Amino acid sequence: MSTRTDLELIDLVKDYGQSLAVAGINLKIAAGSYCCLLGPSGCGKTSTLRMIAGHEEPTEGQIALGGREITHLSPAARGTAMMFQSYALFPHLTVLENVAFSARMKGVARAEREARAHELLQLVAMDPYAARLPAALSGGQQQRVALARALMMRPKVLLLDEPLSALDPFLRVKMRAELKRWHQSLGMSFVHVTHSQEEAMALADLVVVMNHGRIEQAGSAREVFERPRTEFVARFIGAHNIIDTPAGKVAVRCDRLNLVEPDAGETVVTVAAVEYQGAQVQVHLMAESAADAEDAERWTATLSDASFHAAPMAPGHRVAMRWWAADAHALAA
Ligand SMILES: Nc1ncnc2c1ncn2[C@@H]1O[C@H](COP(=O)(O)OP(=O)(O)OP(=O)(O)O)[C@@H](O)[C@H]1O
Repeated sequence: MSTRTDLELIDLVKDYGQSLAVAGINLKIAAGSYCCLLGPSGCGKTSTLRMIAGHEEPTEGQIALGGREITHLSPAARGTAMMFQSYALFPHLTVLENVAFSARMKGVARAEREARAHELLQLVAMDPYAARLPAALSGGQQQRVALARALMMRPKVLLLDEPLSALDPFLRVKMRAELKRWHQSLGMSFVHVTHSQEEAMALADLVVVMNHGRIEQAGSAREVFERPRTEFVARFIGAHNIIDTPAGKVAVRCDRLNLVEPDAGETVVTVAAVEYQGAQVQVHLMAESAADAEDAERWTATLSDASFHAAPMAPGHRVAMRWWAADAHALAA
């Protein structure tokens, strides 16, 4: 049910002239949710985020926050705050001054803005660094300060543009957990742009998969993973096989594909490669009928180590692929 602080995108279009970045999308993000806009480079996710932030004027359509239309309001007047990819901290201001900056611009008295800035720095465990300059902080620390700064004006929605992409893989996983914790403790909506399906799965209540300026599917991580609506979503989310059947294309999860000795009349595939990964084994398969191995259709069966070792397979083995009807999801054309 709609609540007063839902964020709504209505028939939103961004046409830059030479490219139609966002081709008319409709989306409702429930208050307090963690939404990830997910998709490949150029699919329109950053343009969407920038329109929500007020940094880009929509060509058509509307944006509403809490039932109030904000489409043409200035970035500071709409109840959103943006945390940029580069963090964009002012290099000549201390951590405390960076966090207090927007309140200073609004004319909030010094004592009041500094008290709030300290409070936010405590939230992100950066208060001991209040007097430092940004150059004397690590990437992860700068990100925490950028978050505190974005929260200064008490936004209803926090917008995050690829917030983890500048971090090394170890820090990325650590900061991912922090983002989730902050989201839970702040209770506001987060809209987070990413091209990493792993990041979206780990964080989002609502995963929005975009392609060519359109929404291919919006749902919980589990819905999107267990029931991809289109071939694009199944391939982008990964760990799925796309299989042509007489009834049309279906998606079958790699861990739900079973390999058996072929019976007469069954389609036979060939084991192309076997990758041992410890707890599981990836068995890569290709169509036996393929004339050219480069162009062959390929599938993968992810087997537990126990089931693989009970009946080991090697490249060149001929097997049949089977799956339970409930594990095959028809894909929209
Ligand atoms: N200012 C601009 N002027 C013209 N075209 C633009 C502009 N900004 C983006 N585009 C184009 O609009 C399309 C969508 O871009 P957008 O940045 O929204 O995608 P994205 O999904 O965020 O991609 P990335 O992950 O690479 O940032 C692309 O084709 C891009 O080239």
